[in-house]
Amino acid sequence: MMYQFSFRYLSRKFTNPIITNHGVWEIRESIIIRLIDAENNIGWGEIAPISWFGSETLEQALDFCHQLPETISQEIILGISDKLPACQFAFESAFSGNTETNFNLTYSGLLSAGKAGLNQWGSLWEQGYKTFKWKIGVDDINPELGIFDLLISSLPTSAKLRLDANGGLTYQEAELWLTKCDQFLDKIEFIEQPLAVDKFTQMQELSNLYLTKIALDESIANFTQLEYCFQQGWRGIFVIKPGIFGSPSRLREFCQKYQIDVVCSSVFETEIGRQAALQLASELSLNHRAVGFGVNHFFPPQASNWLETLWKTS
Ligand SMILES: O=C(O)CCC(=O)C1=CC=C[C@@H](O)[C@@H]1C(=O)O
Ligand SMILES: [Mg+2]
Repeated sequence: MMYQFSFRYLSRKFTNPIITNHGVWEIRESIIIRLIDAENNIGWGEIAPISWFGSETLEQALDFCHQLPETISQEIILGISDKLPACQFAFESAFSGNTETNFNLTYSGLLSAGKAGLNQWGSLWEQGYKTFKWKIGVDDINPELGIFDLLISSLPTSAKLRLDANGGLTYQEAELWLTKCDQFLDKIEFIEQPLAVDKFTQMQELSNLYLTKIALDESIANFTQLEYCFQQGWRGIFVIKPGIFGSPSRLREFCQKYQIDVVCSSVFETEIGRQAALQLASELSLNHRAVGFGVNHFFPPQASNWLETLWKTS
């Protein structure tokens, strides 16, 4: 099978910067790819790297696209290096042929870090969100614990709250957060990546010392890391970002074989990457956990003909 290949660079400014322990993220850059098969069917894919999570950089993805010929084979697509997981995802999902739009999923709403999150959950609740994620490890722990007390006491009884530290806590801080969360097990779903990627053993230790569940995210950003953590015995929650993870078919096969507890998470992609990721999420979310794809207006509204306009640019 041969495909006509073309691609475009896309840059979008967040409405509000995404602030995490990794820093302040203001611009979402990605690459939209178009594949046209011999019957003139068009497949769209999105390469949306997050290099600080361990995926390729945008520059590496652009270099890869630039060196491809205008006509590429299925073999080229299936042979994309594991060092280019966001490219693997985009090219393989471009022709997954999914047209589904109404996935049987529930969604988690991402709250801004700090006290801003206190004023955001209400409107999301009215939109039907029951699960929220709030970033910690951004400010000092004492102010954040104080805001947490206000947030957890204001959330309705049936609400679920996830805390995401992006690896920014010390072991002692993680113990303080887990001790706090163990007092609210009815509302706290999990703490995501409390420690840095190189602290896997300590996170395993914490998962045995506290009742609050721990989820890995940065630790399992791609297939190689997922296999390692699973082989090392991780049986907690796995936050998977399909957009930077790598081959969707390899991920699907692994999850079906080992029945791991998966939460799928956005990489702040456009509708192209989102569609492909949600298709995969609908097949993977065995525990039916809310997916981290709440449409919380991270970007200004896109024009309905944005893709057509993008392709008119050179
Ligand atoms: O998972 C979600 O609920 C939304 C996506 C999300 O939180 C993230 C996406 C990409 C990078 C990070 O800022 C953050 C995360 O760490 O999970
Ligand atoms: Mg995370």
